[in-house]
Amino acid sequence: MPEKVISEPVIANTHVSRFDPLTSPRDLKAELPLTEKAQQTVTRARQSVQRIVHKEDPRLLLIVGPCSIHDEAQALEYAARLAKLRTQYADRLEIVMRVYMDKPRTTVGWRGYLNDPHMNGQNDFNLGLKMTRRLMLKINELGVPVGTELLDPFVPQYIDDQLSWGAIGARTTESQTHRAMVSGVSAPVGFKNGTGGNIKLAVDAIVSAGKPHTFLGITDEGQAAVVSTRGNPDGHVILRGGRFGPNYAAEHVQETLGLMTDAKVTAGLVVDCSHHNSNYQFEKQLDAWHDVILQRVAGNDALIGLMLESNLNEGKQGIPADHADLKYGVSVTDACVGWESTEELLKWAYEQMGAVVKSEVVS
Ligand SMILES: O=C[C@H](O)[C@H](O)COP(=O)(O)O
Ligand SMILES: C=C(OP(=O)(O)O)C(=O)O
Repeated sequence: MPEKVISEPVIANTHVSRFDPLTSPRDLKAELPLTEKAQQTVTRARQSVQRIVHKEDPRLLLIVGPCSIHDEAQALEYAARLAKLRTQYADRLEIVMRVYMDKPRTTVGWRGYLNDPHMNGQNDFNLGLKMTRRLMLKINELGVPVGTELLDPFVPQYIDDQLSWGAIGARTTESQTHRAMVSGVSAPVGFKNGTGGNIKLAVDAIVSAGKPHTFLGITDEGQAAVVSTRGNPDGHVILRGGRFGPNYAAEHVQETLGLMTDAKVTAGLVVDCSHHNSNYQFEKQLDAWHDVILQRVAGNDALIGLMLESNLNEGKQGIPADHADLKYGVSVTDACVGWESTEELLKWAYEQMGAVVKSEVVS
């Protein structure tokens, strides 16, 4: 007796409320094509970041910008201010703007401009992808390279050509999907240690993402596909602290270098001054910033870069029901240092790096 086929699949998708069509990467890129200026920014910055990651360029990589972007005009104002400092300090600092659009959450909360551009729970992903690509393009056209967290595995196909640097967050560093995804990303990518503080997870991730992988993804035409990659040789660790507290002190850096040596990872490492490294108090980012740069100046050339959560104005705010009540240039996710502090921190980093860059160039 043949099995009776059930035509109505009543036991599948029981928790799915709807499917909406997704714009293809090709259509979005046709609408917002890469311009010559943006391509130049990305090509040059990627090469610089790669060289810094592998300690072939003594300059310090600084990824600075808001915890999350929620307003295009404000992000562009920030980028325009940063553009001036980037040029001014270019001989000692490689400044990349933190342009974070896709936010992981501990439980629930606003998921970022890419996921929910209207900040009203409508989750208009197609619009979010478009606004994300448009903003990244404009920032690159200002001559400011873009760095972002890669969270949703389809997203790189839409913005890979805009990225000079990428990060995998503390909540996804151990994820097979994210490691495989990074193996195909065109830019150098940093892996955060886990939220619990486990650094080995990030080292394992670098080894994994450095190898070829085959995973399920999306083509430029927007078709689901089996994607095969060559491996990303530019993975590096990002120390962001853990539930026990900060992990940027010299002994944590040494512990990390030991784990990297065991795994034959020779890339340098980045310290995120925020998150558990500041115990989520934005002013404490300054302590991490100063400490790590002084470690570098004292001779630890494995410390190749820092991340800073910074915005036009300091602090953070909740998302009000009426968006007209939002304070200008203030983070709607983690608290950030304001522009004045950012300027001072970059100037200080530039001054300190004078000795390092000069002596490394001479030697
Ligand atoms: O960087 C941002 C946050 O730390 C991260 O998205 C988690 O946020 P949450 O703990 O507020 O959800
Ligand atoms: C979410 C972030 O950091 P982490 O993954 O370290 O919590 C972030 O940098 O926005």
